[in-house]
Amino acid sequence: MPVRRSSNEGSFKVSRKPRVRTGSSKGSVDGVRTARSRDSGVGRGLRKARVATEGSNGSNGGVRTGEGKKIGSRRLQSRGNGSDAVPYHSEIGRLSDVRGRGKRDWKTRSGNEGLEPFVCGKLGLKMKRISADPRLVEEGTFNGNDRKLKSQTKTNVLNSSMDNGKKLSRRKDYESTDSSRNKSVTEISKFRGSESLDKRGQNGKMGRADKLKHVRDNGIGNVKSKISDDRKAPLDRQKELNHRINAVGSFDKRYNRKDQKMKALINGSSITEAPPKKKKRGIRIDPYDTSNKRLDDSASDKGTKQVKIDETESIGFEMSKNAQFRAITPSSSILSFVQDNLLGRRREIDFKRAGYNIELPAPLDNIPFSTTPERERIEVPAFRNKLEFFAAAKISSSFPPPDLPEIAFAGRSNVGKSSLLNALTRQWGVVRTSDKPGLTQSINFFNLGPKLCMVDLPGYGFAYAKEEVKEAWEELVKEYVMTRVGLKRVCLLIDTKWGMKPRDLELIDLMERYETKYQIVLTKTDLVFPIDVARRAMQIEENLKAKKSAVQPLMMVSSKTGAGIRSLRTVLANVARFVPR
Ligand SMILES: Nc1nc2c(ncn2[C@@H]2O[C@H](COP(=O)(O)OP(=O)(O)OP(=O)(O)O)[C@@H](O)[C@H]2O)c(=O)[nH]1
Ligand SMILES: [Mg+2]
Repeated sequence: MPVRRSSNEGSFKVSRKPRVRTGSSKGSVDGVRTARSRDSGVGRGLRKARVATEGSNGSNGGVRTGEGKKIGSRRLQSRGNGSDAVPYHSEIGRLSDVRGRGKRDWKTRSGNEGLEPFVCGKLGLKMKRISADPRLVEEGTFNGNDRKLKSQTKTNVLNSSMDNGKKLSRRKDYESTDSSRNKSVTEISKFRGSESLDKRGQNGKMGRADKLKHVRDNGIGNVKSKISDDRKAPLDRQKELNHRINAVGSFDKRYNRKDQKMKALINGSSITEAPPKKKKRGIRIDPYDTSNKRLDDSASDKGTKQVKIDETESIGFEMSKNAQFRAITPSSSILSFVQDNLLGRRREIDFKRAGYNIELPAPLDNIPFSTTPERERIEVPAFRNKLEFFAAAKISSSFPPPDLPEIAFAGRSNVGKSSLLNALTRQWGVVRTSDKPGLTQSINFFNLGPKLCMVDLPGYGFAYAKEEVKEAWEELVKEYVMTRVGLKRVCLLIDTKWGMKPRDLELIDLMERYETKYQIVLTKTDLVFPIDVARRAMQIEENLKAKKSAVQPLMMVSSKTGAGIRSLRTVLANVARFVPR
């Protein structure tokens, strides 16, 4: 195989894509040789390598090529002491057949004095482009990569083999080059490890310059040990554990069971751990509540419970308000009323079965499957009239003249006063409502036809407003119910879920004193179970027994489902009818 070597004594530099391949041509002595096999060498992925040698001196500095062909025009720069420029294609062009493997290559160094200074000088800049394994370089292998030339090299190798009549030995050659390639790849990977360390050079680790120096002085094999030294943690495992335990010991808060275990492991002792305590969750059983009692409660259970109840009674156990409420046993007449009017929380299927169109707002207020317009659904003529706002008052002097009989809606904030007005008249949106307590902040007067006036009062109790403002509302309401001449009925709304509160009782006392007629209306019945609706009704009726101004019966409604709305309409229409003019 013809091999050419650099003839110039000086240095030379090859710019642009030398397409250098490494090889393992036998018989090559010094410098970089070309390969007969494309597999040999390293730096397969190398592209655009700039190869330059400096101070090539004869046998060492020469670059040998295989049967490389001229690849385009290449520029060759001469460097060094008076050396002549060597045409690229004549020297390096032949390198084009020398192919290596690997993405990165090592720079040539030892064994090629001519290449060393320049390559080392350019190492930082051209690391990706030039590669050569020092050992391979010593053997005369030059690395490079050019995929375009793969086939070319293949052909060259084949041709050369065929030419020499050594077809059968070709495989052998490949194998030998493979092994050398593998070796070189291992070496490179070692060096790559050090490359990555290079970036950490500033942190007291091996810098690039140091690394190169180290390679020069000790060879590649020692780089690994140097690197591993650098990578070593300052504390070994034992020291680290001790250190951690000491640190933990100094901070009681951080001294947890995990660290205790670790310490015991180190000391070889065993920990006597107390089993973690399980937090017991106590369930308070309401002895008077039979509503939610499970059917499968055993008889033996009953016995033990009975004993417990007796015990609590004997020590004078005071029942909570909730327990008292649950202890109420509603009468059968109230229960059947609640059941018949579909009051309380119901499933949609129940409404459907009862024949109501649940697609419509307040379906229980409808005539089942009626198609008549909204206001025509109302059977009570007084409530078919249009609801019209006509006055608002924040102080008593702003009250309009009491020309018409008035029905007022009072109660805590958010109890559903404004919603009930809309539901009664089936004119949704005329009175503004909100889920935020405290929307209605003045006394609002509405005309319902020529004969009746509806009054929406501000709420009392909790509301999103300043204390003084809320006090002002309360005073205004009290003044209204005490002094208003045309006031024929106050609907005192009570939330079915929460029942009567002290402020409700305060207002009741006031109306009792001023003989203002009032009627209790339980609202939002759709939010509680039917049995609780009945209980609440029983409880309130019991409280109102001695009240003279309270009008019976107690009403139960839901503005959402429309339950009880028709009944309330009928009652209130009678108020308007029997008002003496
Ligand atoms: N589920 C259910 N919600 C209701 C019912 N009545 C009213 N609400 C809701 O309760 C909230 C308060 O209703 P409002 O009519 O604004 O109450 P309010 O008493 O006028 O409140 P203030 O004007 O703040 O005093 C609104 O979100 C209503 O939708 C009801 O019967 N059932
Ligand atoms: Mg309101």
